Amino acid sequence: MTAPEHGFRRPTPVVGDRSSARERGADPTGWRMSEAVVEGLDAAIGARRDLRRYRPDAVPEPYVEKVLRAGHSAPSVGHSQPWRFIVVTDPALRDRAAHMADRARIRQAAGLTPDRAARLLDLKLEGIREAPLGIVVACDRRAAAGGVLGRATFPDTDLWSCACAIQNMWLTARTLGLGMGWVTLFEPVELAELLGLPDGVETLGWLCLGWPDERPPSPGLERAAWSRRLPLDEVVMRDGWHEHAPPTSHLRGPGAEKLVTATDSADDVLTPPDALGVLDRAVSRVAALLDGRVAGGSLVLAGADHPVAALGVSAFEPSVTRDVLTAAVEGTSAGAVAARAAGLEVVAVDAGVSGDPVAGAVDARVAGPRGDLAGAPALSASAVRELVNRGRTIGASAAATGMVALGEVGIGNTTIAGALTCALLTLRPDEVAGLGAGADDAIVARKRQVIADALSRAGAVADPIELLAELGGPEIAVLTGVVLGAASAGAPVVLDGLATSVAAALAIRIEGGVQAYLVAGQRSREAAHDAVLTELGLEPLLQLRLRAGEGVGACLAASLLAQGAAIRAGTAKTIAPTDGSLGD
Ligand SMILES: Cc1cc2ncn([C@H]3O[C@H](COP(=O)(O)O)[C@@H](O)[C@H]3O)c2cc1C
Ligand SMILES: O=C(O)c1cccnc1
Repeated sequence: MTAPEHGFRRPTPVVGDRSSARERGADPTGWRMSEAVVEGLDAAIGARRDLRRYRPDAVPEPYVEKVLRAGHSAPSVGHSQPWRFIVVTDPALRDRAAHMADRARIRQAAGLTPDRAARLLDLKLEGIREAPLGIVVACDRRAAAGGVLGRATFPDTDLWSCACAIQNMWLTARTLGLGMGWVTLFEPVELAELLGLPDGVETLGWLCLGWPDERPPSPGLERAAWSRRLPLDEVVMRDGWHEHAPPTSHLRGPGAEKLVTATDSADDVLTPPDALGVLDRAVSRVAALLDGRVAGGSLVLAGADHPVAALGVSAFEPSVTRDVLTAAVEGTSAGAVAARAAGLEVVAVDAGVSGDPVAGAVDARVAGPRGDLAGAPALSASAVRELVNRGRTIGASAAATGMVALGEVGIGNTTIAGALTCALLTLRPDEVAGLGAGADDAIVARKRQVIADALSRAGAVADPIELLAELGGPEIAVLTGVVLGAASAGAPVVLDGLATSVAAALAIRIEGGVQAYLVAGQRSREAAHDAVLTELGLEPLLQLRLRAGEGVGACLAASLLAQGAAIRAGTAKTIAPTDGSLGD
């Protein structure tokens, strides 16, 4: 039985939550704060930085109190408020703490590889002496865990509560224009002793607080190429832990129907089955993607210079790079001539040639630091992402013309492609250091050494973008994007020599489905090329011991593909016997 409505007013409590179910149901989003608050919080979170450099000026007490109050407003397990904040201003104490941090830093460096150690020691890690104030956050753990709501099951929740307090203080400091830095470069026992903490009280480290003497737009460790912010989707998993799930590829090869139509087209002509051998398979692949129209397309020729060339790894002057790309624009580079002969358009791309942009080339240049691999990363990760994105756009528009043949030019780039090959396939430098455009023994030995140095500096890197940043070259990054963009737009990609094949291998690491779009134009004379083609699972159409680069081999192969398709299309058709003479 439902009670009759009498029109009574809902008793509204004078304490606590005054909202009614009716109000909440009518506007479930009604608890939202103003736009300014939402944006302000977002801005503070995004702009919070771990500060290492401070002005010596004092911080007024009301500011300090505001920061401490923010810490004290943090959530805590069972509302236990286990944090204690020890404000240190005494210069002598700060000196002793700084000495401890210096020792911890040296000890930590001793456990690293020499290069990583040098990079650690290069970093300024704390500002204990300079910042006028230290706040040591301690957690009073003496209450029995069982007595605190929520701690019996997760005994460390008291420490986590203190970490929440630290984050609150950090954000508040940032909004006030104060800098904060969380220093944990201490032996915890030493820090506890310094401040006379009783047994059962643990510290979470030392927070420097003061007016900043730096205003970093991004994390210092990211700028120092020590680490980077992971993409969100690498840290978010849905419906379970999926660490080993292969990266999902959104690309699919051509559908089964198209594949079968393409192979069928070779079946009813007056030739023995698979008459054209390796070429037949490649023609079928390309025909399936292009609905049988195998002719025409574009050569995308990407060029860049490389600081590694200064280490004596090439037999040629870096100025060749600009000359070849300029000739390509004019239609007179070997690759451009080969493209014309194959009926391909030429898209010359300046991915990073030294000096002014190459006139007439697509400008894909990205500013930023460049290194010689052995001593410093080739590029920053953000530059690589941008180059890959530009390549995607170029690849997608080239796809509209038909086949996409790849070419590269960049004095020194066989060393780069070799280093990437080593990292991708776990090979030794002596297995990949080849003759390039015409090296002698001494040059090959230097290539080997540079690759070895580069690999030990970079350490183990699996992420393809990181790999390109450590060891890559801008033209290889652009070509990686071209492969992704062309394949996403449904076009076959015809590879040339080592560098273009390495770009394809990197593209596969990003999108596994790309493989179905690749054709290996040739196997070049470069030592590592064979291993890369094996990794790609591709048989080359040509083996001419080419050392041209520039897309010459890809264009020759594109001609061959067009001829293969023409042979298929023009050869007399046969009809299946209808008299049953086929079988017994
Ligand atoms: C005149 C000339 C034109 C080229 N076109 C392409 N490459 C080829 O050689 C270079 C890589 O070899 P390494 O690592 O030994 O420097 C790249 O530019 C590649 O495309 C050329 C090389 C030369 C000399
Ligand atoms: O394998 C290649 O692509 C190659 C070889 C020599 C010189 N340039 C490129």
